Amino acid sequence: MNFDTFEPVYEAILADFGFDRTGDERARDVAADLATPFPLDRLGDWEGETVAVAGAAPCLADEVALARDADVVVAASTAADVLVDRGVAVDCMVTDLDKNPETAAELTREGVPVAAHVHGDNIPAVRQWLPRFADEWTLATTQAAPVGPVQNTGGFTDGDRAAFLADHVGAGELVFPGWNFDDPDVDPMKARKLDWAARLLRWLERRRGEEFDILDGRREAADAALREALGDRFDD
Ligand SMILES: Nc1ncnc2c1ncn2[C@@H]1O[C@H](COP(=O)(O)OP(=O)(O)OP(=O)(O)O)[C@@H](O)[C@H]1O
Ligand SMILES: Nc1nc2c(c(=O)[nH]1)N=C(CO)CN2
Repeated sequence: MNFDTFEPVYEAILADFGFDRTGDERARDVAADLATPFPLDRLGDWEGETVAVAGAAPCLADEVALARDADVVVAASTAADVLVDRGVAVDCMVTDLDKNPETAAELTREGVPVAAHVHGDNIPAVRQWLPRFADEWTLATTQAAPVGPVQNTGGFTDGDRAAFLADHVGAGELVFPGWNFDDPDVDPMKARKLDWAARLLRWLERRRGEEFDILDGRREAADAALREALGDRFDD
């Protein structure tokens, strides 16, 4: 996905959370000064492959086999630690640097690509951690308009951004270990972020003509929110 397509949903997210667009743009500009270009073929060839997009819900511990059996494993944030601890190799990590940046830095030093997301609320972490990542294996991402080496392939939370990235580079089937949209143990802010993750994945499955089973029971509500954000473009 490119930014023009993503922008109406980005605007709806900004409005819903009260996030400041200029903050996201400032973060992007900080990252543009720190990052180097990352051609997406450096991820490896995901074209047509089954990609496991691992979320960090507690159920991931029971669903490790779904990741182990996939061709490619993309881990969102702390899902990377859970998988590595269980002997599953991670092919890419997607993070906004807020929980386990040491894991991300270490992966880049081992030659594993990390998509490091920058936004208005993580600028100190961006300044602290990006310089400690191996440049060659760091893809800087933004949710605002892309600039220089900082790319935007769509998405908002670490997990749904991982799915949008996989889609962008031509992944075949997407499977989703470690996802629970009804997790009773998340705080209210996280629950709202997960609601957006569900809407974004619903948008992605519609565009791909695929069905993600983690969305069962959530499609109607997601469609209503997407219709509001996208207007006429909902049916594209
Ligand atoms: N029940 C869940 N709890 C947490 N994350 C979940 C859950 N279900 C799915 N996910 C996905 O796993 C991702 C990683 O979650 P984690 O809590 O490790 O990271 P995070 O840095 O807090 O994520 P984010 O900053 O994107 O909210 C989330 O971004 C989300 O997309
Ligand atoms: N401005 C801003 N952007 C975000 C934020 C956030 O807290 N603030 N959190 C995200 C995923 O957790 C993704 N994007």
